[in-house]
Amino acid sequence: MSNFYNQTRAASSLMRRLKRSVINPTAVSRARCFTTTEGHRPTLVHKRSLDILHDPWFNKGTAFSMTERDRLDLRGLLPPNVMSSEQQIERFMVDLKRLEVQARDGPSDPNALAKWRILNRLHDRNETMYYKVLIANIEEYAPIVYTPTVGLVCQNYSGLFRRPRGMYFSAEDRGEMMSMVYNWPADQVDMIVVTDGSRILGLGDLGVQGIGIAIGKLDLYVAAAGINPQRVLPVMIDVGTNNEKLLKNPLYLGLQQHRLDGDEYIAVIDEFMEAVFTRWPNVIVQFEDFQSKWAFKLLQRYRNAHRMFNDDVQGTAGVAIAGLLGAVRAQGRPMIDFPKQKIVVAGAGSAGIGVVNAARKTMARMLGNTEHAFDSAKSQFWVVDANGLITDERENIDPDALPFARNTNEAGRQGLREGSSLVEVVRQVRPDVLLGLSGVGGLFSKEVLEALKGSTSAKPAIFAMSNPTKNAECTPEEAFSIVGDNIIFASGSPFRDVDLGNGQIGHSNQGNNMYLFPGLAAYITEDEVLKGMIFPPISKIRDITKEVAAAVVKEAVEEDLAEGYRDIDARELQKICQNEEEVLEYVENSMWSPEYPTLVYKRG
Ligand SMILES: NC(=O)c1ccc[n+]([C@@H]2O[C@H](COP(=O)([O-])OP(=O)(O)OC[C@H]3O[C@@H](n4cnc5c(N)ncnc54)[C@H](O)[C@@H]3O)[C@@H](O)[C@H]2O)c1
Ligand SMILES: O=C(O)C[C@H](O)C(=O)O
Ligand SMILES: [Mg+2]
Repeated sequence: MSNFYNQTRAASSLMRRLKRSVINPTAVSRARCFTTTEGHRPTLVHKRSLDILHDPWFNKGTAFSMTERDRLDLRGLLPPNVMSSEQQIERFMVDLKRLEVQARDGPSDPNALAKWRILNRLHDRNETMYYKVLIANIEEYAPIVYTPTVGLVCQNYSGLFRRPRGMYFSAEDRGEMMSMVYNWPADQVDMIVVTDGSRILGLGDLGVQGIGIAIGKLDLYVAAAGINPQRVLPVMIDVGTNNEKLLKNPLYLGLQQHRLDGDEYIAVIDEFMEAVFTRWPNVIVQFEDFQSKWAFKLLQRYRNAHRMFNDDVQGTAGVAIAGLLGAVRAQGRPMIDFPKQKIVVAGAGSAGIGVVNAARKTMARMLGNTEHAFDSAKSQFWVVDANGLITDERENIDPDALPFARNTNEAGRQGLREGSSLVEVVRQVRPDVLLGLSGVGGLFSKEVLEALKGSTSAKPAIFAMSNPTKNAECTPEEAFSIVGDNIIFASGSPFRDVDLGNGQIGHSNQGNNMYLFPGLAAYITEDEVLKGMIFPPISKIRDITKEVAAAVVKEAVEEDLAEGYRDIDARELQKICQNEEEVLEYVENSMWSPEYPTLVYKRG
């Protein structure tokens, strides 16, 4: 079978598995004990007294009613005034805002790390209230629990660590993982985010401290996608670190040895996968921030056998495609013109190659899904890495980058050669889109941006997608001031919009794989797109999740892939899907929301 058909077959099999996993058992069929429809059903707990107050899953603090205090042996263990959850949050926010002003932590946002500490302490005490605060203030606190502050948290994790969260599997645990998974208290886990800490954002190898990124991603699963926090599990696989500073730091919390490699490394990951899928056969495992060398290999190794995906390869691709299609619309052209876009990508790692692979497939699909279309689509991309433009003359070329290596003769006709610099490539190609996934802050220098002024596009797009903030390839101010007002700008970490004067705003979109859904491209209205907005604001993220989940349910039902979940079988789902409103309502009711359930004690 031809390469093209193999690839499309692989893509549709991925879609099938992802749809299945979305229908059963994730977002749309989420933990029903906390849903709005079943919110009144009491939750059984097997503990009482101080044990309840010390359990963040069940603790309500001052919000325990008097009857509950009696029922759970809490009378006298709390101050007498029973608070509503709104009052609790008000009290917390007063404290948070006061401490924000006094704290002095880092150079860019002096309060960021202090805010993280305060929120993290709440997370440790009372999960329901933590997520209530996060959801109500997602725009303000996503940059604290997630990128960019999470980067700072990971860099300082050995000092910040107080209470453990998630699970740690280390090279020392070989042979033990199958029993270790039973140390986790939850019988149902739907979502695992796992990292080996080898490439955390653009910050490199942070070893065991990388657990922060898995925790941050799962916070968004709960706050933005309505996943039940009792069913998520952040995981760190510690196979050592090659970060010499950490190896020399006596206070470092991880294994102080160099990373395992080769078969030894694979054996650890294999054992982990076997263990988690044995205990939780329906779990989805998201691989996060693995160095590229392993990101692709592990994806190939597990993708057909397990419910897993790599966020940096596949999630980034999904969100970049949404942005690229949005950029076409912003040029006032129909999306179907996407295959004509000339795209220069800086960075050929897991993210860059993930994006060009998916963009190529999208173009091919738009051109009729033939082998010829797939073949010709690759000529729309110019990939530049640390050694310059990648051509077929490149020695020891990475097999994942090989399909995108430019033909040397043809590059020569364009005035380019193996290793041409980014500025030369931008000058010669005059691209519609300049996309950065290099991890190199400031890579889109004045010279590069000046060169982009020669773009043949009416509205060139600049995607400075590297994280965290200081690793962005350029800032929106630099982009708008150098290239001009008529551009599209998106970045991986959040930046403020730019005031262009004359009442005009230069929109700074956040293009981050937290959105993950290609369905986004259609979510933005024509008006918004023409104003330069290609990604929705994060404040709408729960709403987007709902819309996308509903679309996935409908598609899965149409393709006869939906299995149903718990009390809703496939036939009932089919009925629900006949009515647009009903399917949205079904999804909304299935999302977890942070409301305190009534607790009833039952002997364990
Ligand atoms: N916005 C998002 O949603 C998102 C998603 C995934 C990754 N990222 C970011 O993308 C970056 C890269 O991630 P990755 O997993 O691909 O990393 P990686 O280390 O695997 O790849 C980095 C690539 O950049 C290239 N590079 C280095 N210096 C360069 C230079 N001067 N010019 C051009 N290319 C250069 C390297 O050769 C390599 O190909 C990170 O900063 C990460 O935070 C962002
Ligand atoms: O974590 C993020 O903010 C996005 C992405 O997964 C990354 O690795 O940078
Ligand atoms: Mg990542």
